[in-house]
Amino acid sequence: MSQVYDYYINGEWRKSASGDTISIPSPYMSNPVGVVQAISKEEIDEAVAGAKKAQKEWATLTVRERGEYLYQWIDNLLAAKEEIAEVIMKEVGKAHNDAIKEVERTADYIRYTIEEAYHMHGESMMGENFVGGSRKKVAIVHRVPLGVVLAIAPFNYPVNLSASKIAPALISGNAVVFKPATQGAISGIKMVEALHKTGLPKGVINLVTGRGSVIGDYLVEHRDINMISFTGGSNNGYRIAQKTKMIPLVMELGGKDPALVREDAELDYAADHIVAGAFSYSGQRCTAIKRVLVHESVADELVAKLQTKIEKLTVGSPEENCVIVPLIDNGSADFVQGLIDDAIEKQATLVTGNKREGNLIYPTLLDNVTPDMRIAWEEPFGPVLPVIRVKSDEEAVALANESEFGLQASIFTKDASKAFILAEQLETGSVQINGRTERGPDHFPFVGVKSSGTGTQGIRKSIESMTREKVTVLNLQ
Ligand SMILES: NC(=O)C1=CN([C@@H]2O[C@H](COP(=O)(O)OP(=O)(O)OC[C@H]3O[C@@H](n4cnc5c(N)ncnc54)[C@H](OP(=O)(O)O)[C@@H]3O)[C@@H](O)[C@H]2O)C=CC1
Ligand SMILES: O=C(O)[C@H](O)COP(=O)(O)O
Repeated sequence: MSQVYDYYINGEWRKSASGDTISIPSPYMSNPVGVVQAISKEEIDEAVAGAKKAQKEWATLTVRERGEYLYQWIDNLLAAKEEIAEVIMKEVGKAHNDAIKEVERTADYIRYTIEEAYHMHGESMMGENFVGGSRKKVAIVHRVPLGVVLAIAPFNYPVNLSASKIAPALISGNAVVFKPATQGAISGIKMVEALHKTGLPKGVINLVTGRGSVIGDYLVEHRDINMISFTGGSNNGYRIAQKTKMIPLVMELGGKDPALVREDAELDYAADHIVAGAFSYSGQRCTAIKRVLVHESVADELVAKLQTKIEKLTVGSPEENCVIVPLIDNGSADFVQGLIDDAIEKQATLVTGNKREGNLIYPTLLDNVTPDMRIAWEEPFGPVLPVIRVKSDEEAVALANESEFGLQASIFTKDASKAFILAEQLETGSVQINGRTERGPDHFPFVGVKSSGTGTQGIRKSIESMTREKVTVLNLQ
């Protein structure tokens, strides 16, 4: 019998009155990981109303009082590290060591968030600086919470990406309605259990479980939601943006991050970064390197190096800490296989891979990929890397920018000036010079443009996105 998990509202764990539940399969085990509640619209209303009410009181606490709860949350997370990591591993198929690192990274994230909030200050402005203004007018500007933040998280970092929305929301005086990915919900529940144990006031954090396709629209259109922080696929991001009205949105969506490899690049170094960037957690990272744009004069050499390194990647079970693990579900594996098949049909060169056992796809390298192939443009979220050969920097930049996505890009070169010039031209949130694409360190701004998102995350930026400026003007008599 699978363990049944409750949802969390107003400080209580509850079963849905509807009796509806969802069984959560594992990407690699035959038994389900557990069963979660499929909650109703009435229960969502109750969660949002509870959050709205609790937020008023929560916002009156000092930042240091709120910080004490969050410090306790860190202690509870670390005390339950093994248990939470095991759930992450079983639920989303993440290698055990990476699951442990995810919990530790989350603790570090929350700690930095608390400390950042302690050191954020407002400002005062004198009226005299503007034409005709006077020194007798003084503005005091500080930040206040937005109210109820809706945090919607994806499956691939079910604890870290959830906490990176919840912690900045809470420290700055918001209440939270948290909707985890269904595949990832039990990891989210474990994380909220650690928060519940801090004695956080009732209603400040609420966890609602249910399929996004069923309750998603109702949640995002809810009139008492004041801000949405969403991480997930671009289609869902666009849908949410169309449905919401006049509330701030931060969206971190899909990516097709290119690695530009110039003729002068240190190829061994570049290949190491590209392989780590493209294949960790089987490429199920928004920031994974998802295409290589390499100068044709060094392409043969780079592809040979990539092949050697890719063929050394461990493939198999998350319990054995393999790099290449089964994808989140069969549908995702079918999608990745479809991209590989399309490319091979259109004469891409299969360098290695294209082997499949159920939802386990072996790491696959495709060379001589051309713009008519789907893999040149679509995000696989799986372990397949296309190599596109280019004749010049200009061609690389043009191909990079032709993508609908704009999350990150890497440039590998020994010429720092050239790297800066190219970085300026790339239409992405971030550019990594001589490094793989990645979100961390987590206090750096994390930005997606075009179909990769809107708004900025990163600890200070996340706090800013969940607060607004409040201006009080003192008119001296
Ligand atoms: N840029 C970034 O920082 C990141 C981007 N991503 C992107 O996310 C995708 C993979 O993650 P995945 O979890 O599959 O993404 P999804 O978009 O499928 O799901 C993300 C979240 O949205 C929910 N959801 C689904 N439908 C709706 C809806 N109509 N309204 C509101 N919420 C909804 C999901 O719930 P449910 O699970 O119940 O369907 C889940 O909680 C990739 O495209 C990846 O690039 C992932 C991580 C980071
Ligand atoms: O969800 C993702 O893919 C992350 O936001 C990327 O994080 P990472 O670069 O630390 O893996």
